[in-house]
Formats: sequence, structure tokens, C-alpha cells
Amino acid sequence: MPAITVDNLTKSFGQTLALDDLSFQVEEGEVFGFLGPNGAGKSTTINIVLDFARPTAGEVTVLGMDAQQHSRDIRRRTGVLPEGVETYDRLTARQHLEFAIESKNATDEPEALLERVGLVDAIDKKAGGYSKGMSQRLMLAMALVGEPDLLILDEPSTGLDPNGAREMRDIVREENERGATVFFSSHIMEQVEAVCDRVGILRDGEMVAVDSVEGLRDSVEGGTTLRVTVDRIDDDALQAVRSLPDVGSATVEDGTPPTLIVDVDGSKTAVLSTLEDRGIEVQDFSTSEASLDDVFRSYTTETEVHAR
Ligand SMILES: Nc1ncnc2c1ncn2[C@@H]1O[C@H](COP(=O)(O)OP(=O)(O)OP(=O)(O)O)[C@@H](O)[C@H]1O
Repeated sequence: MPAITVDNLTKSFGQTLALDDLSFQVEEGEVFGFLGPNGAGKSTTINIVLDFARPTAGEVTVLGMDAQQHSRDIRRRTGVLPEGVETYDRLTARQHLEFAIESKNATDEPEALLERVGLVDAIDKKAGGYSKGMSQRLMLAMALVGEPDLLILDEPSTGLDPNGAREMRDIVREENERGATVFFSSHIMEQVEAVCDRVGILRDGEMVAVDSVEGLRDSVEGGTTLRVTVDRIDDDALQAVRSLPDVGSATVEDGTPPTLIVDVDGSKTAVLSTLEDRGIEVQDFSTSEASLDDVFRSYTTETEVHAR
């Protein structure tokens, strides 16, 4: 049984079509990264999954239950880190957690939860004085209350420094090992790489790709960029390289000596031998994988990606 099934989901806000016939599934036990640029519709999807917003059309099933009819049961088994900080200035971290523990009928200890998120030192301080990162840690601790079956984290790294972001990823991993399904949104590709089994990329309310990080990388033209420094280059050689079956694009970076930049998906030796066959001397070459940013950009912008 999938943990989340989104079926033909459409959501309009007046003239704005936030979600356009969106369908996808999050499998039980996986860490699913929900990726998309600002305004793609990530929060809208999460709000409908949690029944904080109603769909214009379509259906959502969470933990086997209809999201609208069983939202209370779903929320009881789900830990949520909402977008934006929602702490109460006058309450301490302990009080926040006591409230969350009580409302979930859970038996967690506030100290243990705050230890996990690195906030135990501030347990009796009022949240009004917290930094953004501290508030985010507190919200994460609240999401962990009651060993939820499903964790929904909306932009969980917001406000966290690199250490905090790493700790957050560790917690995602620990929770997943305990058996929780994790669904988290981000507009930063590299944050999903380390922890996600699969990634869905949302653009303008539509899912444009769902795959493993590896699969996404492979699917992008220019999976590997080959940079070849040559003594000279001419049109004939450039066209010959471009017409190789494994070559997506080839451009020349002017300089002395010039460098050929080739998006190649397969044999690199064919590129080198094509040049040498035409009397061009290969002085140096290097390869680089498409970065995840390249992958993300290629799915979320019109322009074609040319990896460095
Ligand atoms: N309550 C609302 N009223 C009107 N328009 C809305 C509302 N909520 C969202 N939208 C619009 O729906 C679209 C999707 O927004 P959403 O917040 O879901 O995107 P997002 O992917 O979460 O973006 P971000 O990364 O900025 O949080 C945007 O065009 C947004 O302006």
C-alpha cells in the first residue's frame, strides 16, 4: 500500500492554477523528495494531503485513508513540519512538546526529543527568543512526537546552517530506518540527494519527472561533460563530433588553445579519435558529471542545460 496516493489533483486559486491534474505515489517506507522551484505547488499539495486545503478536483489517499474524510486519523499518525515558523513566543520548548505529546496521546520525553534535534540546552527558554534555526529545530522535534508512520517536512532546512541541515538529514535517515515514510519538499536539489530514494520534480503544478537521483541524472542530456583542449579546431571536425551518436551538443570555448565542450552520453574515446583522425592534437581532456543543479535546472527551466 502506498503511503500517499495523489490522483488527478487540481487546485485553482481564482485565476491561478496551482496544481494541474497532478498524480503520483509515495511508497511506504521510502524517502521521497518533492522538489520544485518557488510557486511550483509543493505547499499546496502538502496542504491538501493534510486537509488544510480542499482540492478543486481529484483525490488524495494517505496511509490508506481518504485525506478529506479521515484527516484526524491521518494527522494522528503523521508528523508535520510546516512551512514557516509557527512557534508560540511565550511558551518554552518543553511546553511546546508537552502540548504536542498530549495531543497525540504519545509518551515521548521532551528532553529526549530536544536532544535529538540539538536544542536540549534551550528546553526551558521561551521560543520568542529563539533564532530561526532554533525554532526550526523545535518544530522538527514536534514533528517527531509519537513515532509517526509518515513524516511530512515542508522545506525542512529553512533557517538551518550547514550543520543543522546535516543533522536534519541524519534525523530523516533515522526515522526512515525506524520504518517511517518521509515526504519532504525542497527547492534545493542537493538537499534531497543524500537522503532520498526517489525524487519528484514539480513544475507549474505538474510532475515533470519522478525517479531516483541517479535515474534523473542519467536522463538529462549531457550526463557527462567532456572538455577537450586542442591545438586548433575547424568546422569540419566540430561537425564530425556533433554527428557522433552519443554526443548531445558540442561547443567551442575560445581561448589559446581552444577548448571543446561536449555533452556525451557514452564513449568519450569516439570524440577524441574523431578529432585525432582529422589531424587535431588533443592536448588535454577532463570529464565532469552533470551536477544535480544542472539536472534540476534542466527540468524546471526552458533553456537547455550545458554542464560546465
Ligand atoms: N492561498 C492562496 N491564494 C492564492 N494563490 C495561492 C495560494 N496558495 C498558493 N497560491 C498560488 O499557487 C501557486 C503554488 O504555490 P505553492 O505555495 O504551493 O508553491 P510552492 O512550490 O510551495 O512554492 P515555495 O517554494 O515558494 O513555497 C503559486 O502560484 C501561488 O501563488
